Amino acid sequence: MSVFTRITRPQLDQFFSAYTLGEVVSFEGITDGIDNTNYFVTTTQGSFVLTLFESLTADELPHFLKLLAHLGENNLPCPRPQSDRQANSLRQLNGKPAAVFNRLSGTATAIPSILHCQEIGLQLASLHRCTEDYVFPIKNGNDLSWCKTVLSKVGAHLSASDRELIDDELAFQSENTPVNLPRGVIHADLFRDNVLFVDGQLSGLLDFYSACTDTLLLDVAITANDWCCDNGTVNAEKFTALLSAYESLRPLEPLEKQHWPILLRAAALRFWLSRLEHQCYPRPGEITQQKDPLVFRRILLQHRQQTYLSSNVNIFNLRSTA
Ligand SMILES: Nc1ncnc2c1ncn2[C@@H]1O[C@H](COP(=O)(O)OP(=O)(O)O)[C@@H](O)[C@H]1O
Ligand SMILES: N[C@@H](CCOP(=O)(O)O)C(=O)O
Repeated sequence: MSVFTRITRPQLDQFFSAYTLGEVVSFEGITDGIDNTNYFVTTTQGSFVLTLFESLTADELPHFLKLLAHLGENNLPCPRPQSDRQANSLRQLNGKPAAVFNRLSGTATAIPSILHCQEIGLQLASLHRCTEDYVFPIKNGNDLSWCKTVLSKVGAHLSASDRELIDDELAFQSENTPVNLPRGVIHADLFRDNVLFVDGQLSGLLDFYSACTDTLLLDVAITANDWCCDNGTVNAEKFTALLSAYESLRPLEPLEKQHWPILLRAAALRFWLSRLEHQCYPRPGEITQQKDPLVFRRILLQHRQQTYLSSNVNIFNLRSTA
């Protein structure tokens, strides 16, 4: 986050007394993240993360907590929801739904190497594979119709040429909506700041609160756009590394390979728009983070023009084509 909701030590002591996780020793607000309020909490028994959910409702949250528990059972390094004495993993604190998770070790990497890209490609494929038969009844809230709504909100703040560019991309995406591509549980926001590493080894996948059921390839595109672009410039070698690693566990179908350039554009558009929305309508918070929308404008333009195809390696360097 950002700390949107402040908590006091007496509130925390009382909250933790409902668990068997020891007594609170110290706590501090976490500055990273964008949606929820998070605190690191150290107790006499270990290190935890307390999350106060700022927008997901108490109806929606059990689906996410159940998904995290499922991923943990399948050995994915995700935060595990902790249960209170009554076996509840979701409680209330300061009027907000709240949950406690084990604290994962590691730090996020700001500038991923080829090896980091391979690691994340493998983990994303593992995530998609271990949820193959998992029913997750959450729709993608950031779909094409959401993109149109955001454009109507931010349009007045944009230059005429940017509005035209987004309109044109929206028209292209509407005409090329993927059908019959494999679907399943997608993380939908597997950016560098949601992944932890210890000595080059991936140690944590965080922030599953955008997860939904959608096209698996969209998840690959969202992930690759963040990990494989250096400050908005496509790094073709990194794209190839991530995709090859992903395909070593879940080979893409011919139809997915055809749609790859389209979904890279869809993913870039989605995050350009959400960053514009956060820029135009910042949320109140004690510590807030602004992410640069122009990075995704640059990525989208490169995918539209495929400028990187002139390099020796191209990001469509797939093993076979349809
Ligand atoms: N279980 C965890 N273990 C370690 N760090 C965590 C954990 N959960 C959250 N964090 C830290 O908190 C930050 C924000 O968490 P995140 O879930 O991304 O928040 P938001 O939903 O607000 O975007 C992360 O970048 C990470 O530094
Ligand atoms: N990873 C995103 C931030 C999360 O996006 P949201 O719109 O789902 O809150 C970014 O870097 O823009």
